[in-house]
Amino acid sequence: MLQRAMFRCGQLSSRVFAVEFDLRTQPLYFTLSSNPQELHHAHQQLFGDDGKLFSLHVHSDSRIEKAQAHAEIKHKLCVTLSQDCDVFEASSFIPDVKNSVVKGFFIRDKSTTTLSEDTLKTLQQSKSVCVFSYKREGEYCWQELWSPVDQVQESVRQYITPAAAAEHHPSTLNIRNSDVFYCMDEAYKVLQECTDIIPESKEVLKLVDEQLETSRADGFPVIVIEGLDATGKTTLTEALRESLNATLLKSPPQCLAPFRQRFDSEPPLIRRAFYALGNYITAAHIGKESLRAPVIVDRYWHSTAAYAIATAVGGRVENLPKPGSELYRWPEDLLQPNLVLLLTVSPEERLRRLRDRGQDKTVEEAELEINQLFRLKVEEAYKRIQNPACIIVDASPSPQEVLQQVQHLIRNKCHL
Ligand SMILES: Nc1ncnc2c1ncn2[C@@H]1O[C@H](COP(=O)(O)OP(=O)(O)OP(=O)(O)O)[C@@H](O)[C@H]1O
Ligand SMILES: Nc1ccn([C@@H]2O[C@H](COP(=O)(O)O)[C@@H](O)[C@H]2O)c(=O)n1
Repeated sequence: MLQRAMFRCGQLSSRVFAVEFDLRTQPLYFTLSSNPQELHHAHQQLFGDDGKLFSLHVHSDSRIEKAQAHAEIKHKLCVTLSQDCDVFEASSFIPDVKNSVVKGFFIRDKSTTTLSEDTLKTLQQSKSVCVFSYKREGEYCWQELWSPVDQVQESVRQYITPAAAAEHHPSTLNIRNSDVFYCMDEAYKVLQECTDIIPESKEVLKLVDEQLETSRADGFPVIVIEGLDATGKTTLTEALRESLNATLLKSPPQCLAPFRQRFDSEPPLIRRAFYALGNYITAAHIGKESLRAPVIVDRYWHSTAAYAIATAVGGRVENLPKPGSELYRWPEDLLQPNLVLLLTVSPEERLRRLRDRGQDKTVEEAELEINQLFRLKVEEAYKRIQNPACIIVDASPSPQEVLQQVQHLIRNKCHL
């Protein structure tokens, strides 16, 4: 079984491993070599500590199976491991090579129990999971394929060799067509691949098929309002509808509402494909409605891409794809709006509005509240999206003042 077919995508020694040890700093990077090499100080923190060390990676030829296995393992590790176990996101990748990432986890177990071994033993029974253990010897540490005590297996000892930081953070390498989709067919294929496990996929695809004609004559202006939750999108879009006599649309569209909860509980690949398809249905509605009146859209592709990128990219804002990256480019086959406005308020004001509203929070909203890094990444990704780029609107004044500001922008940019 030689190292589970060398991860199926290249020899282990040509790969770099990245462990998100502390989200505020760079990941710890290392490669593998047959020669012992002293660990750097930073690596000592992870490998030089007491405790048992393991990593596990998920590989499969089916991307749906891989995405689901990763989500299930994450859940299992969270619920079964004791508090003395630290679990970090770990990926293996070929530096700066797109789609080379194999996702996994790194486990540091300081407990005296065999809970982690028991859990790993169960997980390892799955064909798609490959588990390594790490052993220390003085200044050195090596990785070998892990086998529970009752199974003897031949394994190659590979020494941990500190590696330089990659130019592109590994979590950016697999974004295209896994987290963000740049044409309808790619998102469509994902849902086609899950019809067996998620029967609702068929209904969503049927709705997409029914709405396919997205061509658009040069009609009335289309204005998209974007922003984090509780920045005032609903308040503003309703007011614009009245003042401009416009049609108000949303993405995802109302016809997808019955399926949203189901897809929200799926791994990013499936969840993001669902939202991507929602944009194409909304585009078809925009095409029709803009022949009759100006159209206001509450969230569209900027939201889909910004949330997906911010969720996929681990750690700091600096880890985001660089400004100008192709990952911020608008899909060529998706109807473009005339104007995109991004509502921004301070984190304190947003929290105040969320609290005043007192509604149930989605998991992602709750995460925004506690996770400052995530909020910063969503906002920064919004700002980096191009063609069309968004215009930033300070949405902290009163609703009436925000409306006036936006009406002024619309008059200038769209001559309405
Ligand atoms: N300009 C404003 N000043 C003060 N409060 C506002 C303003 N705009 C909206 N609010 C209040 O903030 C809360 C959130 O506003 P709203 O629902 O419009 O945001 P949203 O961006 O649509 O949120 P979500 O994306 O979560 O649906 C509401 O209670 C609303 O009354
Ligand atoms: N066009 C869109 C709209 C939404 N999303 C995802 O939904 C969440 C926010 O939606 P709200 O209804 O709470 O405003 C957010 O998590 C986005 O991931 C999207 O992807 N595309």
